[in-house]
Amino acid sequence: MIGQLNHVAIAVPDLEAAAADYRETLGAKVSDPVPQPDHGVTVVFVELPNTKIELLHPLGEKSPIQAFLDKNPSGGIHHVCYEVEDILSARDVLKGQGKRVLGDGNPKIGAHGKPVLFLHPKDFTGTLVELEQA
Ligand SMILES: C[C@@H](C(=O)O)C(=O)SCCNC(=O)CCNC(=O)[C@H](O)C(C)(C)COP(=O)(O)OP(=O)(O)OC[C@H]1O[C@@H](n2cnc3c(N)ncnc32)[C@H](O)[C@@H]1OP(=O)(O)O
Ligand SMILES: [Co+2]
Repeated sequence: MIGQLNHVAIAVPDLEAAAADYRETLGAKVSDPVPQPDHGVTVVFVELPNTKIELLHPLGEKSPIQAFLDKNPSGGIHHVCYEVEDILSARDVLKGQGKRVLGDGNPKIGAHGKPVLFLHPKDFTGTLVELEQA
């Protein structure tokens, strides 16, 4: 069902410092911060030759990453995102297998302009999984 790794997301307490680490220390191509109000995060995209890293910082009062950062104040790997050819059929197959789809179960438009869904970390060995329509 899953295809390429689209991105690994890292929740960070200081977006500018994390962006500087990737841009200056690690020498990667790094975007400016992009607010994603529908997702409650501000994102910096790090482009690697074979995948992307998303640096995430809470945006707004009810950010879905706030509790994670409270538990991991230095930051940490927050989710992995896999591409799927057909997100609605992937969702239905996973639901049929008892996996919890987060939110209202309907895809939202993600940071790359494509539909995305999230799957509960407790159903995937402690890892929050994002699916993105390829
Ligand atoms: C822009 C977009 C894109 O790329 O296109 C994005 O990525 S937006 C990225 C931000 N959006 C999202 O993350 C949306 C989906 N996420 C959510 O709905 C939420 O963050 C949940 C995953 C349900 C967690 O919510 P919350 O932290 O409030 O719940 P909670 O503290 O009760 O956590 C329940 C249990 O799950 C664990 N838990 C929470 N977040 C986790 C994570 N990221 N990875 C692994 N485990 C995690 C907690 O430690 C806890 O375990 P224990 O009970 O053992 O202590
Ligand atoms: Co993501």
